Amino acid sequence: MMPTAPPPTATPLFDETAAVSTALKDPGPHTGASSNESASSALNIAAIVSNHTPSSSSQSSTSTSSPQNHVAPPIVPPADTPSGTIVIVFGAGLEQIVHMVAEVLGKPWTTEASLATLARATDVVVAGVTSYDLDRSLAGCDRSSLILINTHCVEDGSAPEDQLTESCDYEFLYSRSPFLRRDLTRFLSLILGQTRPHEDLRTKTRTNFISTTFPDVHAALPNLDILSVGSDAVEIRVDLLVEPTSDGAAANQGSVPSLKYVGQQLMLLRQHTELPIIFTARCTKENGKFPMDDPTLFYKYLRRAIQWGVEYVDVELWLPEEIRRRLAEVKGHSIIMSAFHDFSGTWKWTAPEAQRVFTESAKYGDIVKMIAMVSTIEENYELEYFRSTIKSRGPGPLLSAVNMGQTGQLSRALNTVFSPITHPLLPMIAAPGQLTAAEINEALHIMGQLPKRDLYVIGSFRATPHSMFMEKCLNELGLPHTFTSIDRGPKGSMESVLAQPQFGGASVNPPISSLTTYIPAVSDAARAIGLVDTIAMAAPHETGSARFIGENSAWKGIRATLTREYVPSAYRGRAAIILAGSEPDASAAIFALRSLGIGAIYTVGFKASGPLAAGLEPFTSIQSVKLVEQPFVIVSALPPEKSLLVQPLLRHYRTNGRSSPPSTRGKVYLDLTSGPRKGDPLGVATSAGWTAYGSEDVSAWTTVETMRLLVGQNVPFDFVRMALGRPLF
Ligand SMILES: O=C1C[C@@](O)(C(=O)O)C[C@@H](O)[C@@H]1O
Repeated sequence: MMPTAPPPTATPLFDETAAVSTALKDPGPHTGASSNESASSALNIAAIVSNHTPSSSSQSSTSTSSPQNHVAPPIVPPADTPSGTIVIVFGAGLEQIVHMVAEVLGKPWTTEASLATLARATDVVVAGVTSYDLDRSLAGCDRSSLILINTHCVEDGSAPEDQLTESCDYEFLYSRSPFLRRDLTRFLSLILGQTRPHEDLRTKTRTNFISTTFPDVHAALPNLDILSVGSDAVEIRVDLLVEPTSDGAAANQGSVPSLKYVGQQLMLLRQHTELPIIFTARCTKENGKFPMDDPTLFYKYLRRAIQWGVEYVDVELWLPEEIRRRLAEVKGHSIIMSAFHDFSGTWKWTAPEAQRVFTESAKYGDIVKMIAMVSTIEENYELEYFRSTIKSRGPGPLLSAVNMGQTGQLSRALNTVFSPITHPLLPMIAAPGQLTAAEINEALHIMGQLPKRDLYVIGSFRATPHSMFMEKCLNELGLPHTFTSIDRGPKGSMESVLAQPQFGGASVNPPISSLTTYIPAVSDAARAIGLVDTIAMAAPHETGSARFIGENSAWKGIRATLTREYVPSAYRGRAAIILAGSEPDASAAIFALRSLGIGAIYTVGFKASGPLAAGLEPFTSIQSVKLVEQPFVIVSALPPEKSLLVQPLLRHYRTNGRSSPPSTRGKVYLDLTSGPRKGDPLGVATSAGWTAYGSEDVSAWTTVETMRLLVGQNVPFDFVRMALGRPLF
């Protein structure tokens, strides 16, 4: 009998459990508030404060009620900020990178203090040291509390000295592009363990990765967004990269690309995708091009991939145990994917050898990948039986196992863990029998494993383009479902939609109260926020008998936006100001900020009374402004007709003002107002030096999350942003 695939369930953008726990935590004593310079007379707080009536903005429904009756679930303390000093090694004249690291981390920086002194300090700081001075600075120094990151600008075509890289823990390769800041944030978040993409992916019902086969990543860039629809990660096949010769003319086919070239290619790929990267150097015996005569070559490349902060590193099982063990010891926050391929055609899933391969792989692998060439359909059933024996072993690494060749394609549909996929726009398939995401979904549908569902976008007429976009994604993914856009009609109409036998989920905009009786279960986050914006199919173990669960995607969209150019801990203990016409308009932002461990939150324009109200401090007069020395974040969820009222605050707390020490300069402005607005808060924020984001960014991230919740598939942010009509940069 064919195993039954469970319905797709919620897959968060990041480690949701930790973030939700943090958001639900009681706010600690306020920090960052002290009396300071006099407030600007241009501030018109009174005008904002005077109106506490619920807004009509699209953030919330007028029928939404404050969730006073809700009790916040139990509190789990948030993860700690890394302690120690981050030492940034930089080249002559490139000190700017030290400042940027400090900004992204929200920490002060220095280039003066001796490393020996800093190593003893308790607070985290960023210390810049030139590569020339590194050896001298390290002399007599306790390395255990230092994280050494070599930075190297590759624009002049140069590569770092091997010895320098090896004396550091990590290495950040960069070029001064519009992507630099984002790429740096991603790198730092990963190596410091602040974002853990695998924590999300390991619990997802199905995961896919696209095996790119480009000789040069440049060729992939124009199509990367469309290529990665339906993928949870992107594999770079380092062995297939073809490095041009020094005269730039002919390519040196057949030889190993240099670390310099690989580093540049990886940097380019990472700048152009938000998806985690899988770094693979496949050997000649396993359908790759890396020579096998010197296993230390693999160590060198894979160790470097870890230093470059790659999320997943493919380590082949044939490599000597010493190499596999050493890689596992130095893997930091990278995940090791152990890989075994057999092309003989005689390998058997039923033989004791298969169990032995798994056991050996599990020694150092977080994921065990096993792949064999087969010639009969029965071998797919044997693989499914093998899979079930591994499941019955209990906790251990995840198994990703498929068969190669056309006969093996069935197993590619049935595998649920990191299924390798291809795409018609790739120059070639990476292995015989590879399928696309759409082909896998179509196969699952035909086998009765992915029944058609009716999905809805419920809201106002403005939701139509949204549902058209989602419909396009369904086509691209080969999913059988339909998306229909419907207006929220008179009372009782939602109930009848939900009662339809084929009802398979909905995106609800404006959101509805989490107390709504016809939604049988709600997530912790939706309950605390008081609003449901997505109705997803529930995993039975999560909700008992309930078929659906009310979720909130908006807070994840807000959090993803806030952490694109600042690591999560940059927000810890810092002050925030939120302006809104009503509490429901602000609650997702409050929750997102709390999930980041924000300090004091000052509110303007509303008074909170729901489960998130504890610790919020209303700005009641112009005097209040004097209380806040320097907010790290300002969020405006004001109704469009009042949107310009945030502008004086943005100007007052401009980032170059006397109240902003240069070492902690970075600040974020998030504008959640949608619809025709008054004034130009984003323009004002940008010219006053804020890192500013509009509601389009949040809504694109929210759409990513909605698609994951509704259909269990990943549609990358850049694709959503592009498809929803605005240029990305
Ligand atoms: O290990 C795998 C799986 C694969 O070999 C396949 O069979 O699809 C393709 C490779 O690129 C990848 O590294």
